[in-house]
Amino acid sequence: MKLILGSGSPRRRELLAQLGVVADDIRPPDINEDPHKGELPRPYCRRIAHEKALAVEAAPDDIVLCADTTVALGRRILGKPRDASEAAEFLIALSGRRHRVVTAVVVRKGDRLWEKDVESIVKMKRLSNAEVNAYLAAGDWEGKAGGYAIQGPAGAFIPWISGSFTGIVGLPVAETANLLQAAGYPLYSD
Ligand SMILES: Cc1cn([C@H]2C[C@H](O)[C@@H](COP(=O)(O)OP(=O)(O)OP(=O)(O)O)O2)c(=O)[nH]c1=O
Repeated sequence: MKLILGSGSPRRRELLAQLGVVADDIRPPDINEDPHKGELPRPYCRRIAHEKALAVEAAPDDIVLCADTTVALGRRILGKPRDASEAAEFLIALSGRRHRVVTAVVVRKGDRLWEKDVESIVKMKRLSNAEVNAYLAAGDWEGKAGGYAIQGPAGAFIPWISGSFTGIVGLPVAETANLLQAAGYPLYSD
C-alpha cells in the first residue's frame, strides 16, 4: 500500500507533512478545470476534487489524496488567474469585502471514495492601488485561487477569517487526517 499525493501543489505537500505524512509518490492530475455553465462554487470545487482523484493512476490498494481550492465571491468562481491583469481584477473585486474559500478533499482507494469539503470566510481589507501593485509585482498571486495566498504577503490584507486556516491554504489538515484514517491509512500507528 502506497500513499499517492495527487497534487502538484507544494502547499499541499507541506500541509501533509504537518501531519507527519510523506507521500510515497506525487502524481499531479491533469484535468479540465473549467466550470460548467451556471455551476456554483461549492459543487464545482467538490466536482473538481472528485475528478482529480479519479484521474490519478494508482494500484488497487494504494491510497490517493487529492484536493481543490476555490475562491467564491457570491456565486462567482475565482480560479487561478491566467495573468497579472486577471489577478489584479480578482484583488480589486475582493477588496473591502468578505468572500468564501472552499477546499474539497478526496481520498480514494480502489473504487472507494471518502470526500469532505470545508468552507471558510475571509475578510479582505480595502486595498490601495499601492498595495495591489506591490503584491502583483511580487508575483505571489501566481497559481493561487483568487489571485492571493493568505500564508504569504497577502496575509497583511486579511484581518479576519472564520473557518479553517489550513483549508484556505489548500488542505484542511483536521479533515484530511479523518479521511486518511477512514481509508485505512495508519496515521497514528506503525
Ligand atoms: C486562497 C488560497 C489559495 N492557495 C492555493 C492553494 C492551491 O495550490 C491553489 C488552488 O489551486 P488548485 O487547483 O486547488 O490546486 P493546484 O492547481 O495548485 O494543485 P493540484 O491541482 O495539482 O492539487 O491556490 C494558497 O496557497 N493560499 C490561499 O490563501
